[in-house]
Amino acid sequence: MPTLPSSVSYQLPTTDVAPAVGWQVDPARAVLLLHDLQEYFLASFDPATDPIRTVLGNVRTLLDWAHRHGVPVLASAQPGAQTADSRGLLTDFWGPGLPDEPELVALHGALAEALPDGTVVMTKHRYSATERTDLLERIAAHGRDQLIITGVYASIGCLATALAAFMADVQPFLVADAVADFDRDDHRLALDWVARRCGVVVRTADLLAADTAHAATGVDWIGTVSGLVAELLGRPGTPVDTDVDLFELGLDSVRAMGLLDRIDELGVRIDMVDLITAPTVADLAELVAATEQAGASTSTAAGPAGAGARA
Ligand SMILES: C=C(O[C@H]1C=CC=C(C(=O)O)[C@@H]1O)C(=O)O
Repeated sequence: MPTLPSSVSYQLPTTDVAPAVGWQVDPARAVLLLHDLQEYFLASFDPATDPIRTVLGNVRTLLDWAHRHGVPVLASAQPGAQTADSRGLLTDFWGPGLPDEPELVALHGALAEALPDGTVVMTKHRYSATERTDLLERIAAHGRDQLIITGVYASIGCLATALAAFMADVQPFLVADAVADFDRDDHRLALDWVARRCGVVVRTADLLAADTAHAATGVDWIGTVSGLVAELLGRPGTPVDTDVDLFELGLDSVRAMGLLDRIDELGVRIDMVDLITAPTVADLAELVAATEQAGASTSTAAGPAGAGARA
């Protein structure tokens, strides 16, 4: 019988599979799903490393993105103390499932706190979050037909949900760096399969880049930079004091370069000199927003934007 892993730690994979279709996430058509992000399943992961450190930070970032764009959020969660009848063949594969322990059945604390008030948490009984739930009905009731999938496990419930959504004519988008699995191969398998057969694989930055492309909407750079800093400090999804010097918060030069890289991935290039002159989250967010609006780099380094400062 398979068992849930422990201390899972791997570098997040990407997929080399080219999108089979040209679907694009449209915030007006999409619903964001947090799939089974319960403490019971997250216990499989080493919280201080990837994948789960980045994944939880990205899910938190996507919750902010959804809030900015009015994208409905739904969550799924499996119940504790399932009966043999209710559980069916799952027992043969996975044993009795979640115990009757509320602290394990609960959604991950930092995410639960960040959920919009009134978020529906659907009770899930099989791999697919569409099975014996009203997920598809809720998507239709919102007048939407796209499902952005985050959570665990990528090649089990996330993949099954993507396939079921596809078969119900809902466009699934699997977020490569907002899902996690038992290991990198299984994670990659899910990305490749969805990209080939039923959906589109996106990255968190792709969704936020769409934000940048719609500068008129105004990107919540304080929320975004805070989320990135929390992630880099190893405490994804937790609040960051936006008025305290980043280096006092614990950001060392390596993490600072990581922050610059993540901001660069979101479409805005600044360099270490900028970071030193804008030492808090609030200052940096203001600088990034101004740089984005100007559509230019503030780099003081000669040559390619920021290259000298990052050498
Ligand atoms: C998180 C998931 O739960 C399944 C996978 C492993 C163990 C399970 C269980 O104990 O019931 C679930 O069937 C998923 O569907 O991706």
